[in-house]
Formats: sequence, C-alpha cells, structure tokens
Amino acid sequence: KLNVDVDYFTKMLIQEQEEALKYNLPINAHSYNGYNLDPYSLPNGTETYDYIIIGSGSGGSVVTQQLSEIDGIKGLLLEAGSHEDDFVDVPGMAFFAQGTKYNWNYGTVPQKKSCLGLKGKKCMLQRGKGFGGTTLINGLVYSRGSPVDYDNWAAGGNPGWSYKDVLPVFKELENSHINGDPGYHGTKGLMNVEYSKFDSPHLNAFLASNVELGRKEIDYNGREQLGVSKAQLNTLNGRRLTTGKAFISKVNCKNMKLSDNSYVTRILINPKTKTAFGVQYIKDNKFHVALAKREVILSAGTVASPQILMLSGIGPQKHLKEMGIETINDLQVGDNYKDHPCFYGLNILSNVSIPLKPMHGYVEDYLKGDGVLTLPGNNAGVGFFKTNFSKIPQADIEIMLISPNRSDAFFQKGFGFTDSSNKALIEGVDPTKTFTMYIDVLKAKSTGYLRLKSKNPFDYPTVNTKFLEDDDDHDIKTIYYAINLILEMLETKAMKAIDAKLGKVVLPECKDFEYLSKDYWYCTIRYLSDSLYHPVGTCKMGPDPKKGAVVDNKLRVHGIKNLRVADGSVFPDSLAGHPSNPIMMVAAKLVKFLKEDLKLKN
Ligand SMILES: Cc1cc2nc3c(=O)[nH]c(=O)nc-3n(C[C@H](O)[C@H](O)[C@H](O)COP(=O)(O)OP(=O)(O)OC[C@H]3O[C@@H](n4cnc5c(N)ncnc54)[C@H](O)[C@@H]3O)c2cc1C
Repeated sequence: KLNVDVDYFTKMLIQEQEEALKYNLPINAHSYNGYNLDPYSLPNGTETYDYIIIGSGSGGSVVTQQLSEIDGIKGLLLEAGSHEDDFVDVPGMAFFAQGTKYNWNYGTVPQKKSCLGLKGKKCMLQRGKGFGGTTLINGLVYSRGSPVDYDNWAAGGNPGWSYKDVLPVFKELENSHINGDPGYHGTKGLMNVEYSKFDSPHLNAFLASNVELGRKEIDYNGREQLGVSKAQLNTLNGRRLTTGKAFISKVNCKNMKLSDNSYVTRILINPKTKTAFGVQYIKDNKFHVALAKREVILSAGTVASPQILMLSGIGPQKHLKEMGIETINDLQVGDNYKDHPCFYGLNILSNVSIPLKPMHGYVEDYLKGDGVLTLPGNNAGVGFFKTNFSKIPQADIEIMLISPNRSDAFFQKGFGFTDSSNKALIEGVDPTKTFTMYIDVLKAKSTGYLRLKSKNPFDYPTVNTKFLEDDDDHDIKTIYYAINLILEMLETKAMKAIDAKLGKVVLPECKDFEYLSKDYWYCTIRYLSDSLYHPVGTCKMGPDPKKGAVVDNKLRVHGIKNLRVADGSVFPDSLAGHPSNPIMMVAAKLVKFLKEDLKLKN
C-alpha cells in the first residue's frame, strides 16, 4: 500500500508543480459570468433558508459546521470555490499551492515605499478559494497573538472580547498536541495543533542562539509571548488541516446545504426597513436568489466581505455614489486596511545542509508524517520580540525561521519578484544550506484602504496597502531594528557552530549605498518588502460608526438588521500573531450570539 501511495504522490507532486509554474492566475472573477449576464437583474426562482453563510474560509467554515449542529435549522453555505485535493494538503507545497486555482490572486495598486522590487511595484495579495478558504494555501502557523490585543478590543468598546473572554473559545476549537502551558490549550476541538516532527538544524541554531542571548523558549500561545519556539502548526500527522477538512467535512448536511462554485454578487437588503433578506449569487452561469428568514452571515474575508457590502449598498456614501450604487447605510467599509508588512530580503549562509532527495524520498517521509514536506513553506520556527521604542506591553516584531531551501522553482513567481530582485536574492545561494528569516511588523502604523474598482461584482476591488508609508517611519524602523536583532543572533556560538553568516544581497537600485549601512538596509527593505498576507480590519468592530466601526460587538452590521460579519475583516487592528485561528474564534463567538438569540444553551 505504501509504495502505491509513494508512486501516486511522487507523480502527482511533480506534475502539479509543473502546472503551478505554467498556470496563469486570474486577475478578476469574470469567468463566473460566462454569458455576461446583467448582475443587476433578479431571477425569479428562489429558495428559502434560516441562515445563509457567504464564504467558507477560517471564519465561514466554523460558522457553517457549528450552525449545522442546531436541531431543525435550515442553512445554506455559498462558496465560490470547491473541494481541496491531495496537492494542497502537502504543507511543503504551500508556495506552489499559491500558483493554482485555489488562489484568487487579488493584487494591490503600485506602492510608493514598499514592494518596489516586485513586478509593477505591486504587493502580492494571495487569498484562498474553496472549502477552507485561505487555509488552503496559508503557512499554517497557529499563533493567537498577545492577550493585550484582545484586551484592547474590549477596551475599545467591545465588551465580551477581552482575552479572558476569548480564551475559552480558543480552547474549545483546539485539539492541541504541543504539551503547552497548562490552562491555555484545549484537546477536544476540531482544529489540530502540533509541531512538525522534522527537526531542522537551522531551527535548532535559531532557538539556541536566542537562549544564549537571554531569551526563553516558550509556548507563545501560553503564559508569555516574548521568546522563541518551534512553530505550532495546524497540521494533522504532518498534513495540512484546512478548515474545510476540519469543519466542513463534519457538517451535518441534514441541516445545511453546501453549495460550491457559487459566487455571491450582493446581499439583498430592503432599503426602507434596512433589513437583509437574501443573497444573489451566480452558479453554473445562472443567477440565483436565496432568501434568509433569519440572518445572512458574511465570511468572504478581508478583501471580499467589504467588496460585497459595498456592492450591496453599505459603504462610504461618496464612493458608492461615484460607483453608481445607491447607499443604504453610510459606513466606513474598506477603510482601516491593516496588515503585517514583511521583509523577505535576508540570505543566511551556513555549513549545514539538508540534503536534497529525489521526490519519492521526500514523499516516503511525508507519508510517515515526517520530513521537509511537513513544513509549510519551510517555516520551522518563530520568535516574538519587542523594539526598544515600542510603548506597548507586547511583541511588535515576529521573526520566522525559514529552513533551506528557498530557491525552489516557484520562488520568483510566488513572491512576484522582478528578474533583477530575484537574481540578487538567489546569487550565491546553496539551496541545501542557505536559510532565511522573515521579519514581520506586528503593529504596523501604516494603514491602507480597499475600494470598488467598479459596480461590476466580477471586477476585483482596488487595494492600497500603503506599507511603510507611515509618517514617522515607525514601520521601516521596526524592520531595521529586527535586522539588527538577527545580526546579533549571527554572532552567537550556536550560529557560529553552523557557520551562519549573512549572504550578500545587493540590488542594483541599492548598490550605491555603503554595504550594511542604514541607508543600504532602508533601500533593500523598501524593495524586498511585501505582505505576510494577514490583512484584517476592513469591516472593523466597534461601538461607533462615526469612528469607523462597521459591526458592533455582536458582529451585527451597524444600522442593518439580520446581517453579521465573521472573518478577519472585523478585527479592529492587527494582532501580534497570525489571524487564522483568531478568525475561527471570532466565528465560534458569532454562533454563540446566534444561539443566544435563539435562546439555546451555549
Ligand atoms: C500565503 C499565506 C500565508 C499565510 N500564513 C498564515 C499562517 O501561517 N497562520 C495564520 O494564522 N494565517 C496565515 N495566513 C492568513 C490566514 O490564512 C487568513 O487570514 C485567514 O485564513 C482568513 O480567513 P477568513 O475567514 O477571513 O477569509 P478566507 O479564509 O479568505 O475565506 C473567505 C472565503 O470566502 C470565499 N469567497 C470570497 N468571495 C466570495 C464570493 N463573492 N462568493 C462566495 N464566496 C466567496 C473565498 O473563496 C474563501 O473561501 C496566511 C495567508 C496567506 C495567503
């Protein structure tokens, strides 16, 4: 049996990698409307449900599964994509998975101060499509952020969202195998959390170097967050555990209809009563309407949820008017686009190699739940640090340890680097020995925005991340500070033991600056920065719509009845962590609110 699997996986991985390299990622969603039908006409036939959920990513999958457990309800999940395959299941194929039909491939407008070494100076904006949403293509790191994040949500006028309030919900969702700090983890939930069995020598040097510098190895989802650790991962025996597999596969289909390839074009809202009553969507080149007797739950993610709200008449009035859309409620939808800017420009040489194997060798390890293929994008470890200029009592930098090999065939396409940036990055790199560290600005001051490109629901929205554009250069200063932390790590005995040294990366645009001077680094950062793909905040939660809030603390859209949002867009701010599991927590909270309304026990 094992050999059959090895042959099947080996062939499949080789073939799918080649296809991902050739595949042209979409630049809009027009393929859903093959006959170019008028999205503003309504079809006659309708179906009626209690709840309609839009999108099944980190948020929507949890809502769908948990709602389906309520006796006697009738629900509908509309997901634009479909089921996953064995290819995306392999964490080590994460970069290639981003080159497949599972990626929407939204993009941003050209940037002024970041992403300059990427094609068209545009940051990449990957988002997953299908049951599981962005968990189909993401880095699988389980990191809740700091308790301070949630305490700030609550202090900002959102009762019920302090860390004390949300910790039990994280625990309910989790099936932890990491032997973490007592009291902080659950073992009965549907989302598995484990360490990769694969031990990278580069990770061990990273951990030891930080211990040498006086930092601790910690459970970063436990008592303290500042320190270093092997990455806690949403995998199950080394395989990607998407929210599709963890939650959608457990849906009680007696109560819930799952509709794939169903692209939602707008939510139907009665402008007089300001009540959401249904959803328009296209499937198989035909428009459909589904009616919701109770509520519509929007979980299409930080990019598509604000787009759908605006298409439905909820958004900044001036902008909607320019687009020719009648405003039903004037809210600051699409503002407050917060993300984690990231620096990808470090090569660290070493004398320790992870020997290359033929593909079937990697596959044999993988099928035993071990080996490099169990590491998502080679991400082996994380560390949370604090700058000396931060005024907040929490981590503001994350450093991710990426084991060799970074020069795989998809590297340039996956990151969108120009030929000259790519050349500078791969020159002198031994793919078996060179590792890197990504620097993630956890508390970026730069804030972007999202707007409609047109009233055509099949056009992608316009996104401007405005990375590294904040007035006092806080964000670039944070990256520069983190680079110095890394240079200090390279001086430790642990790093010297693997002969770790900074590899020279000199971009043509930065070559006139003295190598390793501050100006050299600032130039390199502006070119080799991009998103860590953690956008949040475009439908932010808060008490006051005049201060930019789109949903209230029960996730109800302000001023509209029967409409809630449950995905990354409702975060008031970026977390000092990764958003996927916190979004699952938000979704589980939403189901609790719905149950309260139904007077059911939670
Ligand atoms: C490359 C990459 C690496 C990442 N690494 C990590 C990590 O290591 N850890 C972590 O915590 N986070 C990571 N993230 C981020 C994290 O995965 C996302 O923030 C999270 O999954 C988003 O959840 P969501 O529910 O908000 O939206 P999504 O998961 O994006 O779900 C939205 C769903 O809505 C569907 N949809 C969109 N538009 C429509 C429409 N019009 N009609 C119907 N359906 C629609 C989409 O197809 C999708 O399934 C990463 C992201 C990327 C891209």
